Amino acid sequence: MMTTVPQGTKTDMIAGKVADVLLHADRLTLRNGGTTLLADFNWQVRAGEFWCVLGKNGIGKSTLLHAVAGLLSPEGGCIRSPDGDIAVSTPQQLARWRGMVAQQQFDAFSCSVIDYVMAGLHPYRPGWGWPDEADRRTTLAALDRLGMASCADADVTQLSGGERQRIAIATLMLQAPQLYLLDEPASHQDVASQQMLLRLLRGLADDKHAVVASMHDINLAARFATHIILIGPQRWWSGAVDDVLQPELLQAAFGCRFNVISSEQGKWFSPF
Ligand SMILES: Nc1ncnc2c1ncn2[C@@H]1O[C@H](COP(=O)(O)OP(=O)(O)OP(=O)(O)O)[C@@H](O)[C@H]1O
Repeated sequence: MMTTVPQGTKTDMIAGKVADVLLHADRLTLRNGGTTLLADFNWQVRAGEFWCVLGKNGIGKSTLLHAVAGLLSPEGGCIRSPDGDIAVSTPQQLARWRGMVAQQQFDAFSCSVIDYVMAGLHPYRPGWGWPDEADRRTTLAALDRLGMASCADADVTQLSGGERQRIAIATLMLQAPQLYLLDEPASHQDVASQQMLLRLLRGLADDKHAVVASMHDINLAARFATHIILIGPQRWWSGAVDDVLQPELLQAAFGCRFNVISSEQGKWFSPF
């Protein structure tokens, strides 16, 4: 394992000395399908950081996101939010701390886009009640940021895969957690929408939130992320983008070689 970012300690987090640490994984061990995917993994995510999780298919990117979201119990170690160990956090504490967009979206029932997205406000409602005009305006503004305002009255079951992915992200924006978790958020997006989406996620991080997104596009990660976790077979690397996105580390993780091309937009990684 190589860790290139100076990491705070458990005591720092508990004592609140590292006030901007939004996520602390302490000796995290994750297993799925009988395989150990990460072992004794230490990691801190601070406000202002945009982490991209890279690695080949089946290496454990989604498993890591699910564990951080509290949807999968670690085999060992623990995950802490600013409220403490997430294993003993209340559902409302979790909902205000983190929100997640999964890799696949399933719609069991038909529903208008605006009603679907408004569900993101649920963690802030005092009780049951109908949404008011202000809720509707907030929801339309979130849809607008994702280029989806014109679909507000459409039925979610009739959206395309990319549109469906964007309204899931609009819902997450209304939830407005401290920590945004996204499993392959750009996977169904066209090239222009990928740029829009990654710019929006980077903006959330710049606005003192933290973002963790699994990705397959190394070049999008290189351009928009601040930090990378690169998971390879039996090892991983984490740290600032330029420290981790090295051809030899990418080769160790993916098993193919990479040329690095410098351009005005930064480095371009070309596999061969
Ligand atoms: N529900 C499950 N039951 C058993 N094994 C699972 C389950 N979900 C995932 N796995 C296994 O855990 C491993 C990690 O899967 P994970 O989905 O985290 O990979 P990933 O890196 O996100 O892959 P991809 O890039 O293909 O989405 C894989 O070997 C997978 O087969």
